[in-house]
Amino acid sequence: MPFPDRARTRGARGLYAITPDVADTGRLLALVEPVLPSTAWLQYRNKAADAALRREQATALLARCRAHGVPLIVNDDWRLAAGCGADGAHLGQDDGALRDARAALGPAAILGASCYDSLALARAAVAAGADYVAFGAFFPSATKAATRRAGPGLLRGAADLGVPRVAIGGITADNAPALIAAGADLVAVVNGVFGAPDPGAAARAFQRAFDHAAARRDP
Ligand SMILES: Cc1ncc(COP(=O)(O)OP(=O)(O)O)c(N)n1
Ligand SMILES: Cc1nc(C(=O)O)sc1CCOP(=O)(O)O
Ligand SMILES: [Mg+2]
Repeated sequence: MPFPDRARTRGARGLYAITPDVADTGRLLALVEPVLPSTAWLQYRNKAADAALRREQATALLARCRAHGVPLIVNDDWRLAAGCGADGAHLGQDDGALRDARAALGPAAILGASCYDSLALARAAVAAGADYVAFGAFFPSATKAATRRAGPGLLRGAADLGVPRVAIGGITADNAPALIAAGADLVAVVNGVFGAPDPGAAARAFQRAFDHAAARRDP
């Protein structure tokens, strides 16, 4: 298994926008476009599409992400990530082994792991080659009825893992500052961005939350 080259994730910070389930690819691209200037990463997540539509949408998003220099991470399916040339994959507990994804995608791919409310899962994920660890859900989510609840102490406890810590679940620009203060390097968001009347403005509000936190840290 190639050892992960974590150069691309070192210092990663900001919004990690995740796409909503949208069947029309043109509409999906129109939703995502205004968000791209203000997001650190984009995740393609569609739990309703069939394999052909997911391939079409991942490929179309990748072209827009490349134009903005934003890494595209594919949810659930490292084979799709490999097939369309995306920058990485995000795997939950039922989405296959990180080691298999790393072997297929190579050392430069960005591999993320869902760790829910568990520091032990996070340690195991890093040992298996994850480039970032995600904890959640921090708040009730309109997107997914998450059964496990994470608290800010988990973000503090993961400080020594040496990889970016991602927070997910019901995050808005209003509740993000507390998570950033607790150590979240990225906040992963579906509804707080794409459910907003103006997704571009919502993405900018997240960016401001990170800017304010940095200004408080290094005045
Ligand atoms: C950044 C990030 N964190 C967590 C998840 C959730 O992954 P998973 O538990 O596999 O659930 P689904 O997203 O597949 O419903 C994620 N996608 N992204
Ligand atoms: C996909 C997902 N995973 C979660 C976890 O806790 O692992 S919460 C979640 C939904 C995130 O969407 P929203 O920003 O709309 O709440
Ligand atoms: Mg999954």
